[in-house]
Amino acid sequence: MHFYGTTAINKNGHLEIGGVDAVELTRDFGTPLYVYDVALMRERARGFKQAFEEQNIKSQVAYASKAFSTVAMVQLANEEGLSLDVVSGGELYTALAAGFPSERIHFHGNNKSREELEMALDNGIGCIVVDNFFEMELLKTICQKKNVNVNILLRVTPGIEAHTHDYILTGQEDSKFGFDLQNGQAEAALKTALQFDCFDVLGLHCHIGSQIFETTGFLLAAKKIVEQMAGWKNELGFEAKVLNLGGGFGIRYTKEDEPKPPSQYVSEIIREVKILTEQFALKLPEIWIEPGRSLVGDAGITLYQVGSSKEVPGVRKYLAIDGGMSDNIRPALYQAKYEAVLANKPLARTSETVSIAGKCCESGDMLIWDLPLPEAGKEDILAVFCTGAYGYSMSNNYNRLPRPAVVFVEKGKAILVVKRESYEDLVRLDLPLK
Ligand SMILES: Cc1ncc(COP(=O)(O)O)c(C=O)c1O
Ligand SMILES: N[C@@H](CCCC[NH3+])C(=O)O
Repeated sequence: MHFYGTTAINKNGHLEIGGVDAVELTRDFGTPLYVYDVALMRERARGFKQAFEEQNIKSQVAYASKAFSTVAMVQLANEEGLSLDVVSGGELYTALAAGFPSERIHFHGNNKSREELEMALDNGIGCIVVDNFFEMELLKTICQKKNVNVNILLRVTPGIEAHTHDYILTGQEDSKFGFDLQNGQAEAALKTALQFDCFDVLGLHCHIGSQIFETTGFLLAAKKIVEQMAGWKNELGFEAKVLNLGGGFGIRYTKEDEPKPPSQYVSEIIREVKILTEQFALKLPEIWIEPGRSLVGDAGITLYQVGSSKEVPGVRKYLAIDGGMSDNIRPALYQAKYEAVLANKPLARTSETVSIAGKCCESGDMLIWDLPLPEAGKEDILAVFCTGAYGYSMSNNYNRLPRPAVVFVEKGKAILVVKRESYEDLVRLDLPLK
């Protein structure tokens, strides 16, 4: 059994998170329930920031809010002095509604609409990460019409195949994101951007993928980009002030995963960028990163009520819980693996191997295959670890299941940060036939 952050076993023999009894949480807030360990999220944020501060490197650690965006989460990111990466009008709206300082917001996305770009400019956001020529033209036209300037980064694709699931790879040449670094596209984009007075080109951005354990991919990406930067300094007189190496730092979901501590990714990146910039006689740029999963992933636990079971003799036992792919689509989408215990008796001896089924009408709605558990029934609460990233944010209403509530726990207190959806919420936007 592996516990994350403040997770422990309390005097009742129950799982405890942030000093709060997990079983009591389910009584107070119902199930399924997303629970976040606030102390662990703060620790992760500080870990990334300190790694830069210790080496006196100008930096921004932008929380990739796609991992988990709610008003309270954005406020926590602000309290911890993070910047914020948003990828849509909705994430931007959430950030603004949370009072996040707009100058520390970075706007991403491969198909930002005119309305989204206007919203970003009207709110004076910190920078726009320009992804493609279509967007550059659109942004230029809007800036000229509004007579405003904007900071931009150019998103480049360095042609790197990081070692992760195909669906979460983004740095390879055949990708929908960014300007290709290797075939002259990025250079053409830079030349175009430099022609327009309304753009202040701060530098370059790349993101090679997600749930990556090795540092090699990040270092290789840095190398490819800095080499280009050296060429562009000589040819175009352009020197990047910012090098943003994206997010993607892996976390431990199961014992098969062996991530490095966040500070190690950062210190290796800093070391490499320093060596490379010295080698090419470039000024050391600010180094920005955009962690999502590694800031919130292991701080999240989902609590479910155990329900029905089915035995397929000689094959397996299915144990169903009251949620599934509607609150965590990752197993169905990426064959993602999770660990879990019974929150009301985490220390009980495991006596059988069961497969945890969701309640959606899909055979693929399986949360965990072959999980060793004590005998479990309808009194039991299943706690699935490490569900903080891309769980709530990718949740949906499939089968018209209401989305679960979200609570933050810290120092023995629980606060509700997202209410449970009701059946009324489900039909709120529906209109009758007549
Ligand atoms: C551009 C960009 N930045 C940051 C992230 C955050 O990635 P992760 O949650 O793996 O840190 C993503 C998602 O993969 C992304 O696409
Ligand atoms: N949603 C993905 C990661 C993709 C991140 C966005 N670029 C996951 O759950 O692992």
